[in-house]
Amino acid sequence: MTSELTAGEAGAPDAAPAIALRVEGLSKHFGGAQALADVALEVRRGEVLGLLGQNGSGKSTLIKILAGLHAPDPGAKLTVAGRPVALPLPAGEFRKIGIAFVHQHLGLVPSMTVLENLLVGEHATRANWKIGWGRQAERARALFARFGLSLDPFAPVERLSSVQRALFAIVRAFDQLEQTPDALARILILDEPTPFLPAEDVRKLFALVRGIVAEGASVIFVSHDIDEVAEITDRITVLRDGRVAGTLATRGASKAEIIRLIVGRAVDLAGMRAEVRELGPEAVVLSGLSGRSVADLSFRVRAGEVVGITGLIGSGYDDVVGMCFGAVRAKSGFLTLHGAEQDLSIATPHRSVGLGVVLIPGDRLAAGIVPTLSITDNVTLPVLDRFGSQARLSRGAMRDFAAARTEAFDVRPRDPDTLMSAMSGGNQQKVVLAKWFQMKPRLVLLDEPTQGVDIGARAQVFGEIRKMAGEGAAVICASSDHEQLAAICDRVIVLSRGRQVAELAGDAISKSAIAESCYLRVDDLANSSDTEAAAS
Ligand SMILES: Nc1ncnc2c1ncn2[C@@H]1O[C@H](COP(=O)(O)OP(=O)(O)OP(=O)(O)O)[C@@H](O)[C@H]1O
Repeated sequence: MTSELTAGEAGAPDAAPAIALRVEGLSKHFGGAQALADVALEVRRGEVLGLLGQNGSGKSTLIKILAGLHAPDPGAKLTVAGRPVALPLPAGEFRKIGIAFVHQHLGLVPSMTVLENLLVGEHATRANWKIGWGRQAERARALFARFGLSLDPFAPVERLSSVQRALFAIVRAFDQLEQTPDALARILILDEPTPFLPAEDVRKLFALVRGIVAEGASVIFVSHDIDEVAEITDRITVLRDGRVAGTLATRGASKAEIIRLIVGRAVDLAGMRAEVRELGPEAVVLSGLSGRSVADLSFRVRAGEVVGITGLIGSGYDDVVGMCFGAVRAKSGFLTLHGAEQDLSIATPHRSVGLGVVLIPGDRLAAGIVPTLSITDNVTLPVLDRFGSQARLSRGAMRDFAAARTEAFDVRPRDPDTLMSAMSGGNQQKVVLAKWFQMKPRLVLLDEPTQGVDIGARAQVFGEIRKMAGEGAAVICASSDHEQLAAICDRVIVLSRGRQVAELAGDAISKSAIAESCYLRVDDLANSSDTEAAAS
């Protein structure tokens, strides 16, 4: 490591030093808690560095220090392209240095257009702003075309699918780097912007990232997806409990080795596949669901069964659970749960909850967590009546209950008085799961349930999902994380262009079989049934 550090300083700044960014002695306390302890890492010019670590290991804290959102403890050193940069960074300084971010929540303003969002960074740095909208729209179109994105610059961001938003946010960050030509370096930090993107789009994104680093820029890629990290990064730095657990070259490192570095112990991935169980009677009948990109989808789910819904971006798989819950208006369709029929064109979340349906959305902020309240208040919110009347709630019992739930879901920190806003993203997601899984629902709708949840806790969440099914709930899980679907599902339904193109069950379910089925097209099915018809 020491010799690498010297190599970066050998070149004059103008000769494009080999080390784009280096931090040394970086520590950060929040009150008595140490989020980072003497962290040293470096990002080379023209490389993709993976930044990995369990929930709460300190990744976001490190990134927020680079964004000027947190001041580190005194004594930390930051060097960008060979030049020392004073810490803490003043607000907005990262732009001048040449760092651009895509955070977990993307930082887009949904009510504004794509073009307005693209220009927002430039608005912030220029005093007299006169926008030639026509010219800027042309520039935007050229930018999108370069990255293979078909986006209308004048479309409001709220009309984009969640995946389009993620891709747009990344392209916008690249653009910000290109729009600051006198910056010291060009460093793009991708902080889990695309959890579980379907393979097709991950490939596009990776091609884009590769193109950028080939031009001499650098990328820090934060992710919990080890396969993605193994594919896209050149080196990996792993944080554990706020310290650097190790840095290794990606090529030659095995998945097991990376996991061991992250978790501090081996995790048995092969053992994650769900065991085959006896299922209960038919619990759910979904018939003729249409709306958004979904066209006339029907399927049944038995009590105790976990059914996965997946497909590529735009296939409609991610619209299904929202419509089943009434959170997204369906054009038509009926959902019958244990004999009670709901017209999904007029369903509401309130009515669904009354029928025993819960929806756990991928976006934890939309999942009803209140950041300003504690773990206890968040976990007990849906079941407050168990702890007395509104006038006299038993705080002690609520706290004990929350403590047991946080233990079961390995939430860190364990203290149930911790405010949600002081927790890492992955730990917030564990609280969301702990909160909704206790409702004893009859139908559980999951939308990317382990988004942002680290590899160590995933197995626990999978276990909880199976346990709920074991208690008789029907579960529908929309996800593009094929490894997750293979681990928890009894059956996986694959959509293409809003229609079912494949159904895998039992032993036929595997990560690669699901991925392959996602490439089936409705037209392929039509052709094969034509062939079958001709043959018979
Ligand atoms: N504003 C804050 N106040 C108090 N503690 C905080 C604050 N922000 C982070 N922490 C604590 O610092 C530690 C590191 O959190 P951080 O968000 O950096 O983790 P992370 O590696 O990004 O996790 P995740 O993968 O879940 O996003 C955690 O223990 C967290 O509770």
